[in-house]
Amino acid sequence: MPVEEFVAGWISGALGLVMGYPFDTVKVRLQTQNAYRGIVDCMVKIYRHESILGFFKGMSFPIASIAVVNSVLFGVYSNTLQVLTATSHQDRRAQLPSYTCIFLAGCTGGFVQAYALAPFDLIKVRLQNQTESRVRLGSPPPRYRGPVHCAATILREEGPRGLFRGSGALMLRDTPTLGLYFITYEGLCYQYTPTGQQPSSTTVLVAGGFAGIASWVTATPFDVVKARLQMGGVQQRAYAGMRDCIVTSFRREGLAVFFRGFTINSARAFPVNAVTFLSYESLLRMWG
Ligand SMILES: C[N+](C)(C)CCCC[C@H](N)C(=O)O
Repeated sequence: MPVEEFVAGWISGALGLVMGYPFDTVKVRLQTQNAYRGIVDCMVKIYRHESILGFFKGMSFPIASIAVVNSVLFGVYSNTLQVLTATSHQDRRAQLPSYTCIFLAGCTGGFVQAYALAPFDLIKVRLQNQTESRVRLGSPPPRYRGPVHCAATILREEGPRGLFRGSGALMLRDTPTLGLYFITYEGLCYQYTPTGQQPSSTTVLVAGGFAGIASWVTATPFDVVKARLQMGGVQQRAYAGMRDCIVTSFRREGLAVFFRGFTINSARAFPVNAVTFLSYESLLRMWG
């Protein structure tokens, strides 16, 4: 089993994560709170009340957990493809496997990573949603003091299953959209690379960026549902389940609610995934 794929997945994921984190915080706030008029308003308010640090709330944990999550995604994807097509990463450059195989391998990677990601993502969303200022003295202390305290509190108040709140929606968000992610990436690389050659850095950057956009654009409706279910444990109005969340959100806020965070998700997706794929490919090439 090629271990390099897991390691390259980890490092490239971490680089992409830092790059896109401020966008991510703004997105989570827009999806789950009604206090902001739009992207710019949200950014200005975060900056004024919480300083630049406000954009990086809850980041230490995702950085540590991306080790597991992105390496699971890339590792499972690549190894599944190897099982399906009996080709290695290098062979696949010469002869593109069928889109069905790429899609299936991407979906498998997405499915497995969704469950690895679920508890980390929940904690991230809870911390990002704390609007208390860290710099102003005398402001009320936030409910969660940090990721470990947050995990312990959730365990105590909501039980072990509480840590997997929203994981069904997360799985529905990630399984098909990561299939699409790898199809877009491999397809674009293949299209713009002369046969037998390795794709250039520019091709990898652009293909990775568009893969990110394609997958986030399609993932946004379930991303909203997932974030709302995850916040259910702290807000008084918890949803009875996924259906209830979809129906209630739709009745109260209309169809547009499922596209909250759409613009910011797409804007974040390009740089994050361009950097992720470029570092992934460079590492694999370096290790030959
Ligand atoms: C499937 N979905 C679009 C939800 C996630 C795609 C993950 C790719 C990358 N880690 C990123 O954060 O952009």
